[in-house]
Amino acid sequence: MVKKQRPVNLDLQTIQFPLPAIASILHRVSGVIMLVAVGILLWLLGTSLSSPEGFQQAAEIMTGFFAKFILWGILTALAYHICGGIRHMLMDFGFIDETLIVGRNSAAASMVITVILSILAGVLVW
Ligand code: HEM
Repeated sequence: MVKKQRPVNLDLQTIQFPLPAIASILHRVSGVIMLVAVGILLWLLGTSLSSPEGFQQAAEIMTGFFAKFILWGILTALAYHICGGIRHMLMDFGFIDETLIVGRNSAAASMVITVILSILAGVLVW
């Protein structure tokens, strides 16, 4: 028999993602940011190693606010990706349970640790 009062909610603005879902999306986004970051950082390394002038140029680039902001963003993405990655691996190896409550708490923990590391990255960069 077909249940008549099935929950129907197609208003996407009222659908709330659970915290583990947000953590998962952010993990993928941070991975893609890092993929782009590898290119930027290798270019910067190549420039700095090309010649004494190249080193000077790279050092100069890194004095600008925009460049520092990009570097801070890369470090924040790296921090989140590592926290989320370790969380995933702990789950995969069975060290932490894959229940809703543990998933929610570990997602929250990885986000809090990322915020702390992001602040430290800001202190390091500026
Ligand atoms: C430059 C370095 C890295 C890049 C470019 C990178 C990139 C990515 C990307 C794009 C994904 C998403 C794959 C998907 O969702 O289909 C991913 C997933 C993953 N990364 Fe990384 N990653 C890097 C470093 C790391 C490190 C250092 C760790 C260890 C903590 C790590 C752990 C993981 C894990 C466990 C997953 C799978 C998560 C899942 O099952 O959904 N990654 N990575």
